[in-house]
Amino acid sequence: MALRLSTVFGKFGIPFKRQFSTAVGFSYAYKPWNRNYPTQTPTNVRQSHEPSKKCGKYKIVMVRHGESEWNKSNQFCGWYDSALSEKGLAEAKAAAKALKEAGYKFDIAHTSLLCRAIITLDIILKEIGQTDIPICKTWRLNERHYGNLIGLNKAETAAKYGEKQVQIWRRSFATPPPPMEKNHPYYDNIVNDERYKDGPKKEEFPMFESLKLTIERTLPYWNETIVPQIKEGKLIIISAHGNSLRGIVKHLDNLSEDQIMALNLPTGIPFIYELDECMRPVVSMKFLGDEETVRKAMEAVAAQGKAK
Ligand SMILES: O=C(O)[C@@H](COP(=O)(O)O)OP(=O)(O)O
Repeated sequence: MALRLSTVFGKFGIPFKRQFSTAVGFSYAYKPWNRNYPTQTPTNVRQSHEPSKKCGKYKIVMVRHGESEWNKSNQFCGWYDSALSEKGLAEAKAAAKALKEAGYKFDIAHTSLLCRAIITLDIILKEIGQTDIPICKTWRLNERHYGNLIGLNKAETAAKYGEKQVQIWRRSFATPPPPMEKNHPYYDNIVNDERYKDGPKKEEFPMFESLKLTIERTLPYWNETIVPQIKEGKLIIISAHGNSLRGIVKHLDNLSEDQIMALNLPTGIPFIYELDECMRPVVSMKFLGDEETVRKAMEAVAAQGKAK
């Protein structure tokens, strides 16, 4: 059963107000903010984003990779190249099954330079029998760079620095994690990795990223590469990461900095956007998964930052 963003957020105590309906779905505006985070009422919701009366002209599918080994061990991962866990491999297969059953036939795939996203995509394309489509890989879809937090256990970090601080590091819009220092155990592993020889440029290679900074390097790729392909009528799948996809979702749904904080994307469950000709969502974040599974998976991601 498909699950919409409104339903998902509603389950987390972030109520939506239905604004209009179309033949294919609904568009929602968020009501004042969630109980977990002490923030002000957002003011910019959809003001520049009048709901389209048209049906979705275009579709795009996105998926956060299946569970990685470091998701499993609850470590901040960022640009570290963690492999998929057994569960992650199974999640990728389940994602493929759902896409196959829904009859998706993709023209182009986009993914990051990190194996957990690439392998998830490979499994999906293999299982749905579409390995012959072009696959574009870019660092711009990489996970946010978690700086010096990379490798730390999220629950232990919460016990040491407090859950509030970890929540700020994980979900605030503009506060970055501490920068990765040269003596960080994975500094060389990441900075001197051959896969980055064609970019980012030395001067733009991040040592940390907030969600804001992540969006600043992801959106140019969305606008300059993906949007033109969508407008050519290509059906695209993006396999990427919790935070690079949160950035795209924030952009598409015109979410405020406060609103995006509450979104925790589950691993391995594809979601669909239907867009009008101006790239405005007519249907937002429709998960190909049953509601209970999606809800629990989102809660589990949110809980990763709790001290044990
Ligand atoms: O870097 C990481 O640890 C996770 C996201 O972590 P949170 O922001 O949810 O803590 O990235 P992903 O598994 O999507 O590549």
